[in-house]
Amino acid sequence: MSQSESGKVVHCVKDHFQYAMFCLLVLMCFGDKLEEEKIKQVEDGQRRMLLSFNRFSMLNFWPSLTRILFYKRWDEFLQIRRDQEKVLIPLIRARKNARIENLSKDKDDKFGKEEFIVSYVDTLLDLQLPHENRKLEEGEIVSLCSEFLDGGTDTTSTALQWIFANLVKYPHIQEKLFMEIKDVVGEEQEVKDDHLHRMPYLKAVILEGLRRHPPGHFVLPHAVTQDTVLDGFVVPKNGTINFMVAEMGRDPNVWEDPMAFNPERFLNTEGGEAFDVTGSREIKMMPFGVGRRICPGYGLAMLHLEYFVANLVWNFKWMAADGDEVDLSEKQEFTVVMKNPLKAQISPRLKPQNF
Ligand code: HEM
Repeated sequence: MSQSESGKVVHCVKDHFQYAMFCLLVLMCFGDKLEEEKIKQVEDGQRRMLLSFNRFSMLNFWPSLTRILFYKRWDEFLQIRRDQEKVLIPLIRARKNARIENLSKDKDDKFGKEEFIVSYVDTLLDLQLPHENRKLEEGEIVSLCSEFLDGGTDTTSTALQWIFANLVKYPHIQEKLFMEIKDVVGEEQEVKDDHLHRMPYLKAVILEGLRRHPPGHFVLPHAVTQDTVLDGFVVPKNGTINFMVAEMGRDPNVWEDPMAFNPERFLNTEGGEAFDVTGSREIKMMPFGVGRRICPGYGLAMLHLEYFVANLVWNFKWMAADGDEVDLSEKQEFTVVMKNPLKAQISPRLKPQNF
């Protein structure tokens, strides 16, 4: 938080968005509301691993050789992994015990029994690997939880920040969105899941955010399964390929005035089928990838984006800081983020006594 020239409070929202997404994913992963201290420990382990991601990636290249040539880097990697396990394994075991306890409670005792919400770890504990006829080991569960937390935090919080940057830069879009929410939600303070399905403009704003500012400008590396000719070039079997996600969404042959932020382009005025972000009919953009390796979290990500954008616009008015132009320049971090993070004046829209 800081103050603008006129003394108004200005919020730099980047870290708040990131922390909110992380806490939500930790809750979904382990099923319990953890103490802030514990969440910080989980976050610290994830950050340390992510920050060294590029330095550690090369250890995959030829492990028997890199183990000798880069032994210090291996030691560092193994230490971070051990620290991560030290934090995550007790949470996984606690979940195992909680499930046993819940099962042993009298099934007919409806009043004594607390509602047990299935978490990501629960699904992993139940999983039976069909080809190997075994359950997952603890180390494998740690890796999958780690992937879940990393895959969903920076991607969604970055998308959220880009969308709000545009809502601040273009107040008429924010106002139109607010009016749509008002029509659907009426007097309620919270926009709920079932409201979201009746908000086509909200969906259009989010799709436009993902088209214009995809959090990843490339997908994960893929490999061709056989020698393949692409545009006259031969890619040999197992050769790595990737896709220029950002360029696709900004292609002037596909999109009219592609650099403009114009959610209307996603509004289905002729009553045809809604835009398909998974690319199963045609591929005009692919912020989540497409096909067999499409992001497994895309449905969840769309839900989180719709829920957060709708509630944050319904409850607060977002304005540019005095004399501050929202700058849409980009910078590559784990995702492609705002080079100058969004700063906004945020004021409550609805007075509590209205509810
Ligand atoms: C706006 C948010 C998100 C965006 C833009 C996004 C984008 C992507 C992309 C482009 C890929 C690579 C696809 C490919 O290689 O073809 C990917 C993979 C992945 N995503 Fe997401 N993602 C988002 C949110 C999430 C969430 C919420 C989760 C889970 C909680 C998640 C988990 C994963 C995982 C585990 C992979 C790796 C899948 C694999 O190895 O095949 N993502 N995501």
